[in-house]
Amino acid sequence: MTPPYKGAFVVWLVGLLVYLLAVFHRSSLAVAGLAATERFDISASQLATFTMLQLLVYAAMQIPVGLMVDRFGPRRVMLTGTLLMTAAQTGFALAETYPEALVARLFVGMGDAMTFICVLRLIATWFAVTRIPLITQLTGTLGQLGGVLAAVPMTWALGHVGWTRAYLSTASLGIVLAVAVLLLLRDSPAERSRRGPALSLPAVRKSLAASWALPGTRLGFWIHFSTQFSSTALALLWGYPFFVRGEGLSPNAAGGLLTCLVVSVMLVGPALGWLIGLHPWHRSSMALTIVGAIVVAWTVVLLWPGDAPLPVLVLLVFVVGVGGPASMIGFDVARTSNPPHRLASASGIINQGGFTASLLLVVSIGVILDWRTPGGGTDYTPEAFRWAMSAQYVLWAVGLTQVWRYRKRARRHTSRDELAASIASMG
Ligand SMILES: N[C@@H](Cc1c[nH]cn1)C(=O)NCC(=O)O
Repeated sequence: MTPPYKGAFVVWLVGLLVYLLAVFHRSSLAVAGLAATERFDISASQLATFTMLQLLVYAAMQIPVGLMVDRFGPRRVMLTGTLLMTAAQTGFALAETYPEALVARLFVGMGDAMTFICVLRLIATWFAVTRIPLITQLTGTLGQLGGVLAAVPMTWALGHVGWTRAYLSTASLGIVLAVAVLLLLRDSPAERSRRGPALSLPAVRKSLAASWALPGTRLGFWIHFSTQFSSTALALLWGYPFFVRGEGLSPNAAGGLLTCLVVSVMLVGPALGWLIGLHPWHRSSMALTIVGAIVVAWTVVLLWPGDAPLPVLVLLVFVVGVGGPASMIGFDVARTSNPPHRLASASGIINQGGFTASLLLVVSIGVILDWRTPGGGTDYTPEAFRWAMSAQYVLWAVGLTQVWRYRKRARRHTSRDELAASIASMG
């Protein structure tokens, strides 16, 4: 039998829905900020701590989760993640105090961290090698719809049924999906649940070191690091305040721009997935070009005298949005560089890149805004935002230098013909 195997679509659909739910939970606080400050009687920086904690837990969990997937199989790990998110979101719905809500959010981040790597592992097992880049991109792209669903229905639910019922009803979706994972998901056509070799600490260290030693893994890490932090920081926390306070837009226009960010992902994701599958040798060139375009777009906005015009800001979010799909190139480079039994842990290493960079940026923007705002309040000025958003240049400088270095090493390690032959042999 050759891939795609019978049932591949059902397996992918269940995995995709669980990922969509994870993105939904991850983003569900973005529109509940005001309600959260009232419910828990907290300040803006305490509110930002929710996002920081979530990103921190997510990034820290990536390698352990990758190892767990290689050891226990994606089905078990995804089921654990779904149940964890459901329990944590229930806790968040019922939380009455700030510390209780923080603990609940921590476990939401933990459950969230367990989904994406599992879906990648399932795609790599169930689909033909030539289709993997496209299906992976479709997963990343469609998963972002979770963010859109979190915005509109959650705003309505918070206003009409209140905090507890709104969050409880989103938590209940997890129970339905946990049953779907249990009944419909298989790790491979031959096994419902597979187990990899037992992992001792020295074996874990050896396996991670072997993966990290490959220039392809490092190239993937730095591609993921460089491409996605700008869109993640805008989408999860700073986009709305930047457009309203930094660029003088109305709240509605700022909300519209954040929607354009997702539209950009939807438009570009599938096309990029197709291109990656067609030209694997040029994956790092695509990533470098996209990051270059993001740097140029930000530079135009930050140097614009006064508020940038709306069309320029629309262009900015479209270009920045492409960074999300471009980050998936990192996973693809790791996939074609690592043996199948180390695929999930390699994906965990890659996924740490973008989320660590996003965390650094979210924190840096907050710190710089506080530093540049007279009187220490939250009345941030456009000037303060210009300083804060410029923190991205440090991350781009580090990321692009590393991508350039490891691209040269990866190309020395594996020639164009060897890459083509290895991809053909995977099929
Ligand atoms: N960059 C994202 C996925 C993505 C694809 N298109 C837009 N965003 C990523 O790394 N995903 C991991 C996750 O858990 O969301």
